[in-house]
Amino acid sequence: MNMLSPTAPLERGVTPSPPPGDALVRFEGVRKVYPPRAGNASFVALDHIDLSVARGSVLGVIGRSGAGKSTLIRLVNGLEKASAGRVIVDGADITGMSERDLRGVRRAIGMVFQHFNLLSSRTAYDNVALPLEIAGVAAADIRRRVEPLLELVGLADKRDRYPAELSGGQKQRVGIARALATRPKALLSDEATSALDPETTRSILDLLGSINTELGLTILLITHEMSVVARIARQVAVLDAGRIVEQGDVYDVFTRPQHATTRSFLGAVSGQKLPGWLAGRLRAEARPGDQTVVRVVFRGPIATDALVSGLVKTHGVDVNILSGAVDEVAGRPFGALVLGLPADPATLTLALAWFAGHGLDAEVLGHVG
Ligand SMILES: Nc1ncnc2c1ncn2[C@@H]1O[C@H](COP(=O)(O)OP(=O)(O)OP(=O)(O)O)[C@@H](O)[C@H]1O
Repeated sequence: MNMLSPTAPLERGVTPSPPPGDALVRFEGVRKVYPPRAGNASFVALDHIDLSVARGSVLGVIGRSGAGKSTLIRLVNGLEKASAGRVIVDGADITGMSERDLRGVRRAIGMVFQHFNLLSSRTAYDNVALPLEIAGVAAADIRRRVEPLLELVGLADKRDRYPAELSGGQKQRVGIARALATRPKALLSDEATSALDPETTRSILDLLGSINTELGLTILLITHEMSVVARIARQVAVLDAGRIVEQGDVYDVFTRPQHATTRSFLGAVSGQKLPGWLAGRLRAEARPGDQTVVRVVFRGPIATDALVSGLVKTHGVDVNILSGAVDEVAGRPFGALVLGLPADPATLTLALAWFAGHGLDAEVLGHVG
């Protein structure tokens, strides 16, 4: 196995894109069954999992509570064993590996936790140094390793602070520096931002993003938040009741969701979830005087005002904006407008043709009075 040693030099610079099929972590037909316990039946936590995390990539796994996210991540560092199928890490099948060999695998995989898991009796510096002490690295080498890491995460001035003296975001920065101490090839992030406020979340995700690009580190992150995946990942897998129901490029999956679970995560951003007042009044059949409700999805930059006013001016179509949301997914704008249009077939045909002519997907959702 080609694992990095804890004393390997820090490699900087943008890593070239991995060749196709060059996965650092690969799940092949993985099933995980927890055995029966305390009167409960056995439980299938994961099934039919086929998933590849390409070297140098950021893959987000999104799922609701109980979907199997933690189980999935624990299979990568051998804290859980697959009941069937194979988990391949850096070319080695870890499914039947001995505890001794698994220790080598774990050194090549850094882990960042939701609740940071720092030792309260150790300073920031000593927390980051801990995995190196355990690996038997000499004190001088530890210093040479830890100081640039504290610098990298923006905590050089907090090296002697104890966890109780640090904010949540700062604690997570220590957690990230500690995860990087053994020069891992992959970083597993288990809801790393779930305990943080939105602004701190963004700064931690940006830090992880720059670690990915600058150090070429492969990141597998699990989350229940669509915004986390949208901000940092390029690939996504949607986990639902132990199965991957959808996976692929983040922008493609989020802008053209195929599965109901994916749609529910996207919520208001994609216009998939209508405002309550509208959803409750929507009906399939038009009544006299109704408006037809149309969702227009746009991918990429678009001047929504110009679009609507163009339709009004060119075709004299009366347009009512009912709701709208614009966001950014994988660095590209994405959003939806929900419009009310006259419920007259000729006008509607004209409007739908107008949207299609502008490269926009438009879908009739129903009618509202
Ligand atoms: N050791 C275990 N024994 C039996 N069942 C387990 C065990 N660990 C997890 N499970 C069950 O497996 C399912 C998946 O759990 P897992 O922790 O992987 O989900 P999760 O998506 O990470 O959820 P959360 O977001 O709430 O942490 C759950 O129904 C859980 O109860």
